[in-house]
Amino acid sequence: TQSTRPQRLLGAVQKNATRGDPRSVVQAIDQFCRQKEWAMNVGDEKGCILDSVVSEVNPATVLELGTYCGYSTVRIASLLPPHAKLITLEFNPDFAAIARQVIAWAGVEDKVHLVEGASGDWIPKMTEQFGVKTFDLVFLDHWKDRYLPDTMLMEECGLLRKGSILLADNVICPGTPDYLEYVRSSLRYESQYFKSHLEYTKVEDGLEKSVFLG
Ligand SMILES: O=C(NC/C=C/[C@H]1O[C@@H](n2cnc3c(NCCO)ncnc32)[C@H](O)[C@@H]1O)c1cc(-c2ccc(F)cc2)cc(O)c1O
Ligand SMILES: [Mg+2]
Repeated sequence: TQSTRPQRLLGAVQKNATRGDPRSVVQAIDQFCRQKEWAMNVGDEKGCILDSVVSEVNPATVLELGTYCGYSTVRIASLLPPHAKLITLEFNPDFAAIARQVIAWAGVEDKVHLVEGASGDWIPKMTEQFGVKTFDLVFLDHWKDRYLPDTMLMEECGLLRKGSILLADNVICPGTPDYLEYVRSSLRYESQYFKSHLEYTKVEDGLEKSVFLG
């Protein structure tokens, strides 16, 4: 039977990356996506912006919406301080299974809790299930029409505190117009656009960093 693109991406990691070396896993995926098959990872260019935001925030608690194959999960986890926790939500079981193996190959499983399920169902359960009061950093990279509703849900559930950072991928391509309008016009956010390119292409895209003001 035919393999899927995520399965082929995992194969490239297992073939070309060193077990326990997160940077080599990131590099192997970027090489696979540049040379073999494009995939919707945040990629190396936007990934550097992601790295700089993670390093600046130095978060103890991170929420990622949309794990896919675990590329950004590994990037973020490799920069976290020792007892920090990254919870990543993925509702496609096939993608979740691949991501678990990518995360394990990178050796960052101790910092990552991959939850198989939909953000809408799990955001309200974060505190009771994982003992998380608020998130220092949220990385949004799931269905683009869910960025806004899930941000409002996080606000309602009290998961954001004064200074919490939202970092959103793809605000230009494919685009998240309603989310962008919200965080840029709301008095409760201070927003900043980081211009970049769609992963592995020359098409414009970027990340929006929004600080929740409480
Ligand atoms: O569509 C893009 N990303 C979506 C990611 C979805 C992943 O997240 C999972 N997911 C989705 N909603 C939820 C959810 N909750 C919501 C539903 O309940 N709860 C949990 N998990 C969820 C999916 O199962 C996938 O694993 C994209 C496209 C391009 C692109 C650009 C240009 C092109 F030409 C083509 C493509 C570039 C990018 O960087 C992109 O991120
Ligand atoms: Mg993306």
